[in-house]
Amino acid sequence: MSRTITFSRNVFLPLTNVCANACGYCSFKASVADGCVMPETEVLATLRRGAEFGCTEALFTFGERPENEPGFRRYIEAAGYPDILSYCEAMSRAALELGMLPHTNAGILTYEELERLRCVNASMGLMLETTADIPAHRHSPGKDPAVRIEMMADAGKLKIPFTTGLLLGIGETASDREESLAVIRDLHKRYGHIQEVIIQNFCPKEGTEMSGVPGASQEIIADTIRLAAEILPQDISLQIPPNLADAARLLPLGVTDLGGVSPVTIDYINPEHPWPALDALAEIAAGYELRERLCVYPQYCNPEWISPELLPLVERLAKRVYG
Ligand SMILES: O=c1nc2n(C[C@H](O)[C@H](O)[C@H](O)CO)c3cc(O)ccc3cc-2c(=O)[nH]1
Ligand SMILES: C[C@H]1O[C@@H](n2cnc3c(N)ncnc32)[C@H](O)[C@@H]1O
Ligand code: MET
Ligand code: SF4
Repeated sequence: MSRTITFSRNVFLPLTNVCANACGYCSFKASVADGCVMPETEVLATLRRGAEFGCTEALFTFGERPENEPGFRRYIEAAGYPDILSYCEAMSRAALELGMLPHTNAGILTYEELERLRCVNASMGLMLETTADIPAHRHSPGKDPAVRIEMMADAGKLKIPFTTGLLLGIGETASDREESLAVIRDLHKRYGHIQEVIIQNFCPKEGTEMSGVPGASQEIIADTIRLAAEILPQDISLQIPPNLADAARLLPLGVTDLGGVSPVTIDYINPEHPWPALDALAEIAAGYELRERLCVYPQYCNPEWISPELLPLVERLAKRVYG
């Protein structure tokens, strides 16, 4: 029997580009200015299109702690919300009404903020990036590994199905990558909430501090996948983004998932890398059984992990998608 490779059909909703961090590799972050909050009409139109295209996941990924940036408040209030978290909550409910499951990666959130979003999200995420102290993070207090590890522990205490991962080629060493994977393994041993680990390769962006740094090499990506397959327990899915890495060559090394792929929206973090169309995805996974999944893995589709407000929809979709 051939091995199964999964993917999630999603729509990507970058609610704001404004961010209190300034990572040396990021071209997503933008200043406070007109257009810095995605209008509700656009969010709703995108959600509706997602539903039409059979998407099951609404991916809310945006800048961390935008309220810390001077002037941002005015824009979020003009949009009709006191803060970005309330906006995300409301748009999550809109996604649920259309039959899609929200997954939010908003950067660092407090325990209370996680608890609030848990009520309306099927899963959440935060990339560990790396446990190393690197120059690319010197203007990003939220990328302090201790802060990120603490938030992941909070998500574990709250029983939130969780996605994390490593960003490769941002100034870390091979032993840093090994340490980062061990940290994720230990969090999962303690709380059992890590459903998937993304091995994401840095892609240089024009106009950023790291524009001249070459992207993570195929060799480093391959070595890290082998290492992850060795260090992480079998019940954690290993994800690579098919628009950034040579997925076909990496699948045999232990990759089990191709992440969120959208028939409707672009990858706002890596806009120069279009998603493969769904038939191209099948080609990448030739020789494997390619299957759709939800943003919450089967072992978490139960009341222990899912809040009552979402449970009926999660159960209905799980029956359809997981059988
Ligand atoms: O389209 C993207 N999806 C990203 N995703 C979403 C991911 O592809 C899927 O949405 C998850 O597998 C959940 O189904 C992330 C999710 C996280 O929780 C943390 C980081 C990422 C990073 C990306 C990304 O760069 N691009
Ligand atoms: C959502 C995730 O996107 C990743 N991210 C941010 N910038 C880049 C880049 N230039 N190349 C690849 N991934 C990036 C980070 O890992 C972040 O956590
Ligand atoms: N800003 C958050 C982080 O880096 C969300 C993803 S990047 C847009 O963790
Ligand atoms: S990667 Fe995320 S935290 Fe870093 S600057 Fe970009 S949006 Fe902000």
